[in-house]
Amino acid sequence: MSTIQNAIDVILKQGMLPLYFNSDESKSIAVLKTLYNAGIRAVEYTSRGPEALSNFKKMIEVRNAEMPEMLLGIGTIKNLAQAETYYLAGADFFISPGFVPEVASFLIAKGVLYAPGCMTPTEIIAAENAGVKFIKLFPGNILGPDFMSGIRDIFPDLIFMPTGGVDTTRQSIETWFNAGVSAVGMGSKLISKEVMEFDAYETIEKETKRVLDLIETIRK
Ligand SMILES: O=C[C@H](O)COP(=O)(O)O
Repeated sequence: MSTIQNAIDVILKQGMLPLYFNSDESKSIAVLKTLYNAGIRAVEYTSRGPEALSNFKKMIEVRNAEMPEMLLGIGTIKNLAQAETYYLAGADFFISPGFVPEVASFLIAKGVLYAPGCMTPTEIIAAENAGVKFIKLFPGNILGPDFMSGIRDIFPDLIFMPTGGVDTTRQSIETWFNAGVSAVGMGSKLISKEVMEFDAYETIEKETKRVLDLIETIRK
């Protein structure tokens, strides 16, 4: 399990957070290994199906055995029971589509990173007052970079990461970073259902490397 600061450092160093779910355990593990080979050291697996918990536990085992420095977080956490379950399963960080105060209290007390999804200044203020440091702007494509630049000065102490509909193009990523985000969350545009369906892992690896290089160039 990672400390809050370590999880923030690893996510910000890579400048992006890949996220995915697959009901199939072996595909879930194959994507994890592919991302690791591409240079990724923090991944969000999303809790979006009945198989999520058993897949996640197996992924933690594989991570411990083969890629110990990889942080494995859990996303789509919507209630305290889920947070407690994945805390026991060893998740390194937690992400929600919305702000869930009891999840924030539980995880902050445990010293684990919680990044709630927020869509309005009111939600961001509530999260900040609860002790949250890292905000997932969600859905990123609905809010857009202009929302980020509009609120950036109001929240100097918070870290922002848009997620949801975030494109992998240079123009999109550059616009987000220029607006003040510290990382971008990337799901289906990076790891599509089709690519997983056909086990096209080399496509994920190539795309992930391209995006990591792009972010490095943009931030120079
Ligand atoms: O919470 C995460 C988002 O649902 C991921 O969205 P995306 O697949 O459009 O990147």
